[in-house]
Amino acid sequence: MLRDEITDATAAAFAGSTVIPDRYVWPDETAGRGSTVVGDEESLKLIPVLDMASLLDGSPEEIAKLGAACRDWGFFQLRNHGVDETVVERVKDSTREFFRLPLEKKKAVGIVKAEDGFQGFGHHFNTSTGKLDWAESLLLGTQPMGHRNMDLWPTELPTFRDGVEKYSLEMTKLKSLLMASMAIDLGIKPETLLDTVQGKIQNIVFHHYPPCRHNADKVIGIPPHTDGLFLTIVLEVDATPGLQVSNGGRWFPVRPLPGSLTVFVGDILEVLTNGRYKSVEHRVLVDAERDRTTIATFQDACVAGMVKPLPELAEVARYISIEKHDYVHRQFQALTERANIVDSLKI
Ligand SMILES: O=C(O)CCC(=O)C(=O)O
Ligand SMILES: [Fe+2]
Repeated sequence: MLRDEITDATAAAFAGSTVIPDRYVWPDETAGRGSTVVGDEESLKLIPVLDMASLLDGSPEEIAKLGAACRDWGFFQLRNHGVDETVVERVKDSTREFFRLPLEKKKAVGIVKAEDGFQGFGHHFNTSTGKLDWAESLLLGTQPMGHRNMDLWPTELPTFRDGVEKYSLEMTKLKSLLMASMAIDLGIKPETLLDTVQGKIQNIVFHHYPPCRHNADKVIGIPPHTDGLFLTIVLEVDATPGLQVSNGGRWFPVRPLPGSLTVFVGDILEVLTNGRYKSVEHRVLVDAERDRTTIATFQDACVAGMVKPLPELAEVARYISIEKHDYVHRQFQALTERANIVDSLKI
């Protein structure tokens, strides 16, 4: 079982029991507690923040900043993102409403196995440690149409479906605009990069990390991981901190920046760019007092059915070429074993 259901006992623990069930208590090592956490002030000074309006203007300084963020961090915060504010507010409202539903209503759209993994409401991936994340999530395939399982799109809430549909289209647009700027930085034709995502899958995952009043330092929202697809764009529904990114062996707390989005380089983007861009390890800690709710949009990509460096960027290929199908298989394996898939592809 790669994903667990949210049970009544889980819901009771999330709701504030003083005793944390053992499956939610993570060893320090797998939770990444062994590494230094950088202070808020230093983190704020160093974490890259980009301006979408300047990228769209073609500002060479901003494009250089984007390149540096993708190379040195594999991550950035994005302000002036240009996504329709009404669409953002509506998808945030729908997400809050969904997680407020009684458990049995959420379980009506519970996890089901899909051709390429899982969709629906439940826990994150369950790894070989057997431990569970302190979070409930709803994973929906959103693009292309054939990837959707409409049985899992809640009908309980009148605006949910329309809100997610519109947000999904906005994310498709924004991803393409970001890729056009990345292509300039990489010195390749925009179409070369855009072709890799054409018709590929987009998933949207809604996460809710309940507060953990008594033992927030024993549980984990999401353990250290890199994102397995091409690019991830995260919208924070509230201003609760918790996200940390790894750089130089230290954890940098990412302060929520109202009105911004957070962008992660995924493993496939690292491979496609032949290692110029780096996928970033990150984790989510749980707050003792406040809920954290986020909406993560994942974009998939491949090069003519393969995960491999783009020929334009591979004078000397630093990663093996692998069929997309085999990549997905390896990725499940890596997730289960908590191994790093990108390392296993390096030549
Ligand atoms: O909720 C967040 O801030 C990050 C989510 C995330 O890392 C993921 O879904 O892979
Ligand atoms: Fe992630």
